[in-house]
Amino acid sequence: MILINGQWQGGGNKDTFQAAQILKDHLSRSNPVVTAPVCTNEDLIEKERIIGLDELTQQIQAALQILQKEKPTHLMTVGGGCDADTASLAYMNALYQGDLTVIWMDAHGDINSPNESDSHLYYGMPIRALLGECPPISDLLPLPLQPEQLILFGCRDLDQTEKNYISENQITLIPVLEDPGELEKQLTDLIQTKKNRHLYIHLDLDVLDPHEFPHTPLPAPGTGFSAEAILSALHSLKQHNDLVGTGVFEFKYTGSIPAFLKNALDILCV
Ligand SMILES: NC(=[NH2+])NCCC[C@H](N)C(=O)O
Repeated sequence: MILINGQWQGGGNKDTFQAAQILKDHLSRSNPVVTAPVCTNEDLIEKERIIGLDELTQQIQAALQILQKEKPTHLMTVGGGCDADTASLAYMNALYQGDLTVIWMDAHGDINSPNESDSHLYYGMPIRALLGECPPISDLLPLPLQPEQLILFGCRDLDQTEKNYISENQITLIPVLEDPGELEKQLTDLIQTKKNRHLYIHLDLDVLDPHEFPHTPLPAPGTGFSAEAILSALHSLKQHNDLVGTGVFEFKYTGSIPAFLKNALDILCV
């Protein structure tokens, strides 16, 4: 199943909402798609240290209801901001009863709690919500992830609070690597140590190098992965694992859909 989820409130601007509409048009030419309802009201109010909490809560509940009704065993979520698969990932984790490794490809950590976040924007918190530590959003989710299920991939712009949390909880992190052979080896070894039978890949487009792929609302400083390295990693991950869930987030439309993104969507369509 393909779920289009234009949730944008996490980043506080509608770039990613517009991108979801564009990607929906592109994908729905050759695939059936289901669209999650998204509020368009721009007056976002901060509650419990989360901007737009009311809208986010409504949308996450609505997306969960769709998934619990449709019961997909394989799911691609297309955002939207990088928090647009909160419901999807929680649903998949419950469906596979925690027997799921999650590779979170992102230049940012997305692992702040509401108290730690400087921005109070939910796009910096979705992993923490999935780990069960971002009330009241985590209270909506069926089964929390465990830190051991996670592989953070390509993070290069971490807040100090995120660095602390990652090291205290011994969360696995793969840095930006130049050598494709080394990358593939690290991924294979890490997935093996996790011992889970199913794989979920979350792709935030800002993991790419911003010189090569600037089409994202919050490009991170420093060198990111090349498009070639990401495509080859996605190919190999799909070939060697039971890939049940995927997601693509943080696209900013600047007049066309880049070839990289079309290719990534083809591979990640499970
Ligand atoms: N995937 C993203 N674009 N994440 C942005 C997070 C930025 C920052 N760390 C925050 O907590 O607000």
